[in-house]
Amino acid sequence: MFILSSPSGAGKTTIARRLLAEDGAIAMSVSVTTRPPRPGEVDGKDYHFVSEAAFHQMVGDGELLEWAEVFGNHYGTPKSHIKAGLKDGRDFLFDIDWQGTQQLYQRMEVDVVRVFLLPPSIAALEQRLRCRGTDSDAVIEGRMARARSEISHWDGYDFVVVNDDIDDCFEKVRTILNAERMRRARQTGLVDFTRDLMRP
Ligand SMILES: Nc1nc2c(ncn2[C@@H]2O[C@H](COP(=O)(O)OP(=O)(O)O)[C@@H](O)[C@H]2O)c(=O)[nH]1
Ligand SMILES: Nc1ncnc2c1ncn2[C@@H]1O[C@H](COP(=O)(O)OP(=O)(O)O)[C@@H](O)[C@H]1O
Repeated sequence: MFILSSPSGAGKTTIARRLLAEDGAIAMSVSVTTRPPRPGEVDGKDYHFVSEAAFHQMVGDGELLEWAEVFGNHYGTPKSHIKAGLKDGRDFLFDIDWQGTQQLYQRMEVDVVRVFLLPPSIAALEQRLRCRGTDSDAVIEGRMARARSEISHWDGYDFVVVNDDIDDCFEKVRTILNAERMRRARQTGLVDFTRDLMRP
């Protein structure tokens, strides 16, 4: 479970899309949210867009692995798809906030890798939110006001990467993913493989 978090606008979505395009072995964990879709967002691909009532029903039925309120909307990770995939040895990419990261880490500690992206400066963060062109001035002000408190959670992550140059940031994130895959504990089949190698 490979988690990417950052203050809004620091580049999670951009890095996540590129990782999914270039690494065939990782799949996106598609969250449910009560936030309305942005132009260009596709239901079932970017998020599952649901009503408040449907969201609370999922919470009540224990269908979410974690959930949190962010910017006045609810977000959560549906459990069934992820559990089945993990069982088959698949990797999942999560674009979730620090609250969800804490919950996933408490539940499945050794299966989780936590990466936090930072903007090179506060001015760059605001400029990126404005350039993205998806939010009103009021929404951008809200996201900027929250950015400082989100940044304060940097120390709850295993890795911190500053997203200054996008290509450089992407390579660093990809390096983390590949290195974590090589951890002995994550490589299934090593016992048999080494036994074969050592056979006289
Ligand atoms: N805990 C939790 N956070 C989520 C989930 N899905 C998205 N988020 C976070 O909610 C925040 C707002 O996401 P979004 O509205 O897409 O705006 P963004 O910040 O521009 O990506 C981001 O910090 C996401 O990482 C989820 O399933 N659980
Ligand atoms: N390293 C970068 N340099 C310049 N612009 C960037 C960089 N990374 C992302 N962006 C742009 O900043 C905006 C916010 O990025 P996005 O990936 O949507 O952030 P998040 O998902 O963290 O809210 C987008 O318009 C994106 O193209």
